[in-house]
Amino acid sequence: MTSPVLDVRGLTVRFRMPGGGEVAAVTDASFRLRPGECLALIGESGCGKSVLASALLGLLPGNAHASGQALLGDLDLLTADERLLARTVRGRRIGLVPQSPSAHLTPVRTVRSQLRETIRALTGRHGGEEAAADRAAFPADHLDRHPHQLSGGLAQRAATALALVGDAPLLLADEPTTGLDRDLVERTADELRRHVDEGHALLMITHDLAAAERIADRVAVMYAGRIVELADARAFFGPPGPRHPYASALLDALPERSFTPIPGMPPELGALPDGCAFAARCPSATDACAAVPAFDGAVACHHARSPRA
Ligand SMILES: Nc1ncnc2c1ncn2[C@@H]1O[C@H](COP(=O)(O)OP(=O)(O)OP(=O)(O)O)[C@@H](O)[C@H]1O
Repeated sequence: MTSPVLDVRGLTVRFRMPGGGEVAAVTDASFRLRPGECLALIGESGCGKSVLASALLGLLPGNAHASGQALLGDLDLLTADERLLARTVRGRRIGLVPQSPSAHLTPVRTVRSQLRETIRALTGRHGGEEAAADRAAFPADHLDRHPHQLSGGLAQRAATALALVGDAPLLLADEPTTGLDRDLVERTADELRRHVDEGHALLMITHDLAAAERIADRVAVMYAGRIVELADARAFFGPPGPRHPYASALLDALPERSFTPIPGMPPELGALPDGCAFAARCPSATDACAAVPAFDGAVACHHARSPRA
């Protein structure tokens, strides 16, 4: 088997709060990502997805403390110093497809000029804007436009083109389909998939389950800062379907499924209950759930559905 591009082991992030409290944003997350593979990290708002991404990019704020390991080849992203991350990792070894392309693009410069500068900075080459645009299916006849002259879809492609310039083996996409209409969601997802098929590894953070189903090989479900299920996407979207009651409830909440909202709210990460954080909302909860369920590599639940059911 090919070695992973990214190997995350026991990643934990805590925020220290002014009053002395602590926010448990990410707890003991472990997963691997191989070349040519897309892992979708899904879960409700506030469950720690973006914090996990910031930890991988070395962009956590000053009140954060990260522990565990996040190996990109031999480099541990959690202990690498900022100079190294800025010079050799961001853009070169990790390409970031941003959440809000129009905010990420420089408003006063054309797409061509932004591509030209990025190509020069990352590869030392001059020119090549057309080829770089083409890799993200950005039309050459729009290269001289400014970001505000682009549709949402073309802005997303321009941002993706910038993310691909460094030919980074790992692409990290944080909510790449947020705010796009369904048609554009599908096109963006298909384009990202194309880059995966070309050999990139893609970590896609999303609460868009339809986009995840369209593009992902595997799915990691986060709840209250923990990965509670890690599954093959085809099995997850079923049949047989998810094994964790929270993951089942997430799918059941979709309009195209039973459209049943999950009762209650996720817990505050600054005041997590003892035991399983989902127990208060879980139809399967019993006394056993007073203890935090261990993650066995596939699921963390005392009442997980059996894999063959
Ligand atoms: N600088 C910070 N200080 C303290 N807490 C923070 C800080 N940044 C984020 N958090 C907390 O970490 C938790 C996880 O946030 P995160 O943004 O990762 O969630 P998310 O799953 O990405 O949500 P969304 O889908 O809305 O982006 C939240 O409870 C948030 O309030």
